[in-house]
Amino acid sequence: MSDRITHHIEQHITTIQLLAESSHLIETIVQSITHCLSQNGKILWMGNGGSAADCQHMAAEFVGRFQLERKGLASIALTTDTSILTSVGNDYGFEKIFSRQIESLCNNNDIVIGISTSGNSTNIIEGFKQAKKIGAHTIGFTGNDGGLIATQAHSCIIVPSNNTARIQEAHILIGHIICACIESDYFGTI
Ligand SMILES: O=C(CO)[C@@H](O)[C@H](O)[C@H](O)[C@H](O)COP(=O)(O)O
Ligand SMILES: [Zn+2]
Repeated sequence: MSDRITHHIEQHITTIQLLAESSHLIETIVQSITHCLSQNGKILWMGNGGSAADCQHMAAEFVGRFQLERKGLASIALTTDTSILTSVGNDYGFEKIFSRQIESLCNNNDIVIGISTSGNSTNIIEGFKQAKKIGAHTIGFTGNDGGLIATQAHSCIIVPSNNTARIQEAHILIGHIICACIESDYFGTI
């Protein structure tokens, strides 16, 4: 294998191994999500670019299934409706694309999760401001130094890397771990 490919694989492994330090925080997030769902709350996801894809991926795990045959769990990716994204972006500004949807769809039983590798995407920060105004719980998945999001969200997992791709790969692993733990806690079989 060429050195450059080995380099990427090793970087990935190192980042993933460091995630073990966040296991307690991940456990706490699982508990908040399980509690939210048991109170008829829902999980709303926001992110840009690769993280927008992660939002859809995660909402699909909740509404469809992860590993278990069970009822659907309430979750919405705020990244998917092109009519909403273009009208709100065009009429109010790109920084409002999530906050406007949160204003319309979110209530105080819900959890809003923002995925941002830099931790500094303005539309996610605006989304968190709106979610907090409503009284919803907010969770960040970030990297680098956590950015502004780490100071805004009620809790935040900061992947210990400054490489966007490695951070995104870790975010997806964290999402899958959360799905597995929720299926086990909520339905008690895994
Ligand atoms: O997937 C990638 C790079 O791997 C890009 O599409 C990346 O997600 C975009 O540049 C985003 O706009 C970055 O936003 P953020 O993660 O800093 O919030
Ligand atoms: Zn990417």
